[in-house]
Amino acid sequence: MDSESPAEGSGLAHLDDYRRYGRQMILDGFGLPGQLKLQKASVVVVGAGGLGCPALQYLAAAGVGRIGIIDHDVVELSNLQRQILHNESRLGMPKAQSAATALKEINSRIRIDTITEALSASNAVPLLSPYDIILDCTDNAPTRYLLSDTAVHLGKPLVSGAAQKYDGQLCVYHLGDDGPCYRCLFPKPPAPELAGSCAETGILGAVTGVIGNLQALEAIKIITGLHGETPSNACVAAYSLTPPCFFADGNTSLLIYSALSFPPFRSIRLRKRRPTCPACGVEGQKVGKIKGVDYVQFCGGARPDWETLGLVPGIADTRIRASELKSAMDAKDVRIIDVRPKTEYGICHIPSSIHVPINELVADPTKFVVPDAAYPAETYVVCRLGNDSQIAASALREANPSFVVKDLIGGLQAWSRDVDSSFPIY
Ligand SMILES: Nc1ncnc2c1ncn2[C@@H]1O[C@H](COP(=O)(O)OP(=O)(O)OP(=O)(O)O)[C@@H](O)[C@H]1O
Ligand SMILES: [Zn+2]
Repeated sequence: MDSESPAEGSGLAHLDDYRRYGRQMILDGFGLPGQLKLQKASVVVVGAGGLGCPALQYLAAAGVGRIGIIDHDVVELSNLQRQILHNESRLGMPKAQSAATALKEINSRIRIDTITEALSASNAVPLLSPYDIILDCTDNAPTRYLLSDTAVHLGKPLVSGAAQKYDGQLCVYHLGDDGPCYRCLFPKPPAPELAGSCAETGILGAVTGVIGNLQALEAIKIITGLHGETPSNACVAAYSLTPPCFFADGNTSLLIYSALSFPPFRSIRLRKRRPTCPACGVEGQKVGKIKGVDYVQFCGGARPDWETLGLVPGIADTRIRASELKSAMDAKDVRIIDVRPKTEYGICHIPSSIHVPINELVADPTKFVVPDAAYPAETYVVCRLGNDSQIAASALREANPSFVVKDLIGGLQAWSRDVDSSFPIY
């Protein structure tokens, strides 16, 4: 598609764009200025899953000039029921790349940045700072806090969505001078056992579609300045044009969607920014109090899928990720101690590992830290999920502080996910 701009600088970049975006440009309050704002705007979507796919689809179709997609995961068959930008031919492809491919087919004119790494405390600021608006389309509490804190730090609005089972939530955080942040609303994280993933709790695909679309809509409203508009009564009744997150006086609200309830949409009016909030409040002085927070620990730790996301600000040098352990094994001779019970070791194990059940190891760790020419210099402790191995590794260190020992983050489940997909998960 090729066409010249009719009026360079003052109009849309291409003549065809008038036809492409005409249906939205003729709306009252939108017009050419609205489309030009979209053309100049940049939005980053973190998570190209159930929420991210519909959000990305509408942002790209509407003509947002620059879109960033951040996701470290790859497309799986169980994603296709709701993650509508991916398809069967792209199974195994990084989600960010698959989503970018789909978006280019919708709109080849916009710039799309593809980031195939997990957002973590160490990369959040450089990855998010090029964009005007951040969309939280992720599914875990540590990333939600990290995104909120980074949005506050960078002074950007955060359009946050969540969906589980038949229900969803939508809220715009840190907007304007007094919009609250995620921490203002949720100073304490949910208990880890309540923060299940879609794989654990289930999700109806169309529910993520509702919330993801609304996230795109909120971003478009912020960019074009439509969020301050007072809806007419007819619009309020029809819901579709009612700003779900803002009342006419500008106060933020939390939209709750429950597909099986009547009415399915409810809004809860939110207070303004909390002065005592450690992130955005006056006393917190813009994330001052929570600098260097370990997001996984703050959210209760323990979930192996969180630990491997790399959300901790630099992991302790007493721990190792599955991919790093594989590199160490390839490069040199290492000792791997598997501390699971005998039956579990019998189900599957890393071939070169030795088996010492945790009880035996903890009962007398000195037996395993004796300098022995037969042992390689480095020892790694593994278990199923990465909890017992931490206990075992610290017992070994206590027995001999100069002993080099690390535990495998996320355990053998992480090994299966990140290194050897043929290793059974049970
Ligand atoms: N810290 C992070 N950085 C980048 N992407 C993230 C981060 N945390 C979560 N995500 C991504 O957010 C998306 C959430 O989407 P969703 O819950 O629909 O998918 P899922 O994790 O693939 O699903 P399931 O729970 O069924 O396995 C996932 O693609 C996940 O990889
Ligand atoms: Zn706050």
